[in-house]
Amino acid sequence: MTRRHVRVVGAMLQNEMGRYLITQRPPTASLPLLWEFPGGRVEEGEHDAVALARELQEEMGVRIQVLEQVMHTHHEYPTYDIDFRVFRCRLSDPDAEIHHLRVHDHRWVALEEMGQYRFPDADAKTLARLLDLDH
Ligand SMILES: Nc1nc2c([nH]c(=O)n2[C@@H]2O[C@H](COP(=O)(O)OP(=O)(O)OP(=O)(O)O)[C@@H](O)[C@H]2O)c(=O)[nH]1
Repeated sequence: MTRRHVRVVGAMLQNEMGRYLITQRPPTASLPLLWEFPGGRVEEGEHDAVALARELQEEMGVRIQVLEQVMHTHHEYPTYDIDFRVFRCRLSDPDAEIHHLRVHDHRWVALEEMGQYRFPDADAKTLARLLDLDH
């Protein structure tokens, strides 16, 4: 069986209180109810920044500006592997309401609270990088 290779982009969005936006995967998705950096799969031929803006619009109805890439990692899940890039982003309207269109829930989380949430295995490096930023 050939393994699936999936290109994934995620957003690191910080609010004016210094908290980061994390979203919860739906109960019916793969990795159900885990928390993650909002984002998703990049479609064939699509640019990362375009894919990321599209995903946030589809998942939460918000517009973002995509800034620099802050992390790049590969992770092998049992049946597929991902090439995962995280970009620092900004909400185009900081007061925009976050809708749960394709996410189960969302939270703005302080770094010291991140440990209370369960993330997919592929996020370990991003979380380590974030906690490192704190020092
Ligand atoms: N958006 C996002 N996806 C992540 C993160 N960490 C991580 O392993 N992923 C994985 O990257 C893929 C993202 O695709 P997606 O969430 O758009 O997937 P989907 O609903 O189409 O996927 P599915 O068919 O696997 O349910 C998933 O397999 C997800 O588990 C993360 O922090 N953010």
